[in-house]
Amino acid sequence: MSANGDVATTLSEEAMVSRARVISEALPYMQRYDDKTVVVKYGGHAMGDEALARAFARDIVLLKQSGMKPIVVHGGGPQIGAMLDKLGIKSEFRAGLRVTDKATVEIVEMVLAGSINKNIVSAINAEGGRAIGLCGKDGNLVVVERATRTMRDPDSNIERIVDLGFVGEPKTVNPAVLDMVAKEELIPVVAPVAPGEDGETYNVNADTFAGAIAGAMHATRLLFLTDVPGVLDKQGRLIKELSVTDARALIADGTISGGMIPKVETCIDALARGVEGVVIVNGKTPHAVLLEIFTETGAGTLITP
Ligand SMILES: Nc1ncnc2c1ncn2[C@@H]1O[C@H](COP(=O)(O)OP(=O)(O)O)[C@@H](O)[C@H]1O
Ligand SMILES: CC(=O)N[C@@H](CCC(=O)OP(=O)(O)O)C(=O)O
Repeated sequence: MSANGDVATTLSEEAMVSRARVISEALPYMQRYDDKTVVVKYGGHAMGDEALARAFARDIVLLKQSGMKPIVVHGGGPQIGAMLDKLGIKSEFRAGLRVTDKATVEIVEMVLAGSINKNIVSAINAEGGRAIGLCGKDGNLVVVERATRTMRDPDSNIERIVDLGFVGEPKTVNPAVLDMVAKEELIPVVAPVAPGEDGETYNVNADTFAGAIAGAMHATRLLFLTDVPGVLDKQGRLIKELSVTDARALIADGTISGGMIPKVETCIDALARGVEGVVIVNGKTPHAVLLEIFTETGAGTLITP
């Protein structure tokens, strides 16, 4: 064999050993999370191209195959916005939540519980998993109450109650539905649309929805997949670890704003309910879920009690 051939063989062996090492390094994490519930919140901004969606679906199937109980809760804010635009329906956010009238909630349900939910289910099934699409209405999985928020009027500086319309806040979660799904070895994919006790349909912020499910299911991990590397400081640098106290201060001084507010508030709430690890990561990084679950360093922002 030529000298070149020898080098190629050696390199190939090295590459194989390195590959085996990576696979082997996953063992402690497989053991740590065996039979544990991991809730993955898949944000609308993290739903990129087809290749990224396939990588996400593959990661979820791998978690399931490794003995974990993954629960996917998805959003779809940008996709709802695009559909409302197409239909000429104006949409406005207050305190990070979409003001939702009767016409809007119909579109929200169609986009979230319809197309997005079924696309994720299909993607997981295409990778060899068995996913089932649900929303809060199925088996009364999540029942909500009308959300209320107060905001300071910038002109008068007076706090006012904001009417958000059909926006819900989880009131009860029925773990029996998800337990049954897990018993059948199915992967639940849940859309944040839910009934109120008044029988109306409500639009729920997907982060809040994921947090309620993670709390009720005593999840070990809650991952938020979004379109930024994690929580960023005022200079736009990634904050790798953030305590609850610091997170509150960053919300108060405006460093954390918009859609990051419900995300961080949900993290704080989930920690208080006993969820062990809460992380915000960039879903635009292929295989972000695997990197977070199966490596020590992970990526993104870890929120600590
Ligand atoms: N301090 C911050 N660090 C990171 N992102 C922030 C911060 N403050 C506000 N944001 C905004 O929050 C967005 C993520 O929330 P959101 O748009 O609701 O995403 P998703 O659709 O993934 O739930 C980011 O794209 C960013 O624009
Ligand atoms: C009340 C409220 O704001 N609901 C959200 C639900 C979707 C969502 O939260 O999607 P992301 O996770 O992609 O942001 C909305 O209408 O946009």
